[in-house]
Amino acid sequence: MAATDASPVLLEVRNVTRRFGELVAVDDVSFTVTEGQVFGIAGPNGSGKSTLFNVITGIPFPPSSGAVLLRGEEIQRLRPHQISRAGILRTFQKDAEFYTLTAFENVYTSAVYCGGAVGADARRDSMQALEDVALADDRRDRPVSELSVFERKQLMIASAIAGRPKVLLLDEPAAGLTRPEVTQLADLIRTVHRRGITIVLIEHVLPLLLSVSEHLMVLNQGAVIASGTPKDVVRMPQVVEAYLGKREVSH
Ligand SMILES: Nc1ncnc2c1ncn2[C@@H]1O[C@H](COP(=O)(O)OP(=O)(O)OP(=O)(O)O)[C@@H](O)[C@H]1O
Repeated sequence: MAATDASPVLLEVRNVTRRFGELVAVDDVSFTVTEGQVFGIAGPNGSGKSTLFNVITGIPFPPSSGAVLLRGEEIQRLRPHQISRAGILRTFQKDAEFYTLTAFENVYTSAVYCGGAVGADARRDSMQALEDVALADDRRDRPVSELSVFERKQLMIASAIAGRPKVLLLDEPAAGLTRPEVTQLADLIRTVHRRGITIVLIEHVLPLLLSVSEHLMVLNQGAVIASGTPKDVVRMPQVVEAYLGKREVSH
């Protein structure tokens, strides 16, 4: 399900600012994500990308000012669990799984606590999510501590899907992966997208970001410096200078 110009707005970030003392980590950022879109976010280290996810999800803090709307309803005053139940789920740069639980138990926990499913429904959602990410059958009952780096990425995404998101925020999912694994991850993201889940993707691995995103926004020092189709955005002089270190991108 690809987004079209006529697709309704699912997520809106309106004039959002987040301060830490004197530092303005997110500076008056506004954008909209339409239903079915894969919306990419790029920017140099420290440009405010993860902080933006933090304030959208309320984990661990809300914006200092501005509004976040899901299907037109303001959510920035809701508690984090209410935001996830409303349909916004995220992944983290660092592993956030329960290490001593098995892969299945992790996904099941998400199906129950984020997706609101119970009993057989939670089990079915968990099995389906593990199928979607193609985690091998014989790995599903292994503790997370025994899984490879890529299997943990599969698990991270399976846990997110089992939480029944309307929009999934992926924070640098390619970190730590080899090139072939990045290609596998791109396929995985496309699979999630085909299931009707809108995706917002923060990523430093540009080939991945450019290959899956329909729209690309670039942050620098907390502010939006460019937004448009990935093809146009990577050629904008301010992006080349701020994000790519003054060199042309070839892709
Ligand atoms: N909890 C916090 N307290 C104080 N400063 C913070 C906090 N979280 C983030 N910052 C600061 O806000 C700025 C933006 O950080 P953020 O992690 O959002 O950047 P980023 O674009 O995600 O970086 P990276 O690509 O390295 O992950 C940085 O200067 C960071 O040090």
